[in-house]
Amino acid sequence: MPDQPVPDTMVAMIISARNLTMTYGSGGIAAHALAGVNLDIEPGSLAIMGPSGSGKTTLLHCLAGILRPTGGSVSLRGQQLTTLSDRDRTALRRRDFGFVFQSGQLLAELPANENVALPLMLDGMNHRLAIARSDEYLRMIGLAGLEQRRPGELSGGQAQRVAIARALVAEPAVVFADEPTGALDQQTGQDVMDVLVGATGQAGAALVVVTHDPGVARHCDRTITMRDGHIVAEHFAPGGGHVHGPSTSSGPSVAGVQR
Ligand SMILES: Nc1ncnc2c1ncn2[C@@H]1O[C@H](COP(=O)(O)OP(=O)(O)OP(=O)(O)O)[C@@H](O)[C@H]1O
Repeated sequence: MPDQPVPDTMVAMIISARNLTMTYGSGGIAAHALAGVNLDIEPGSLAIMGPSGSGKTTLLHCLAGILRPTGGSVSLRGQQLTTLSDRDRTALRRRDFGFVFQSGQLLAELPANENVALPLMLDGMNHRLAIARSDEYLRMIGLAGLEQRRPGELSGGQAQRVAIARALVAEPAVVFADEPTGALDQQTGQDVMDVLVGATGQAGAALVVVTHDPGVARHCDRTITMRDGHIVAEHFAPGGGHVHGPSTSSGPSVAGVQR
């Protein structure tokens, strides 16, 4: 049940958060954004819902090592994130996590494939290989022919697909998405969620999505609801939702394209 301690022995657990607290400010202006959260992230997709100010983004940022919580612990496959130095946490984030935000995350002056290639090049891959791999991911995600377009020359939905390809290209363990469809119309948002859930599943990555939209949460295997810094409800999609096993190939094959 919500906020109850969960044994550390669960199979296939990727991230484990225990008694997570996050307080912004102090004294009379302290905001207790997280008030003791226990959560395990397993393969598959998780939606985090709840009213504005309930702590969704703070939870996502603590799970992803962007914020250091004021109390409790977060571990990735048994490795504590909360005690790592900022530098090591940044390295781990780059290696193990992908991110998709609402909008504005692509570099406007770079073509789509260079945007996708950035995480690979930051990791030391040479430009030619990184671009070849990025082109492959863009094709996989339905953007063949648009590799050279700059973000300003793409629709909102196409730009989000580029962001999804960039989040996945370095084969992360977890993709974190904060309101990934928030800037899109409903149909485009549904299409983007199909791609996001399908591509992360085929890549064998877990997906964590913060959303206000029940239509977005419906794409996920599991939904938790937050209120006042606590998890107050948990819901599993009927029939186990869209859980995908790890890919047996060396990469995902969305839209019929095999790596
Ligand atoms: N940098 C900050 N400094 C001070 N308080 C903050 C900060 N960030 C968030 N808060 C407070 O922490 C609480 C949780 O915020 P958070 O952004 O996690 O909520 P949320 O559920 O994601 O909200 P929304 O749906 O509006 O994005 C809120 O009371 C918010 O005002």
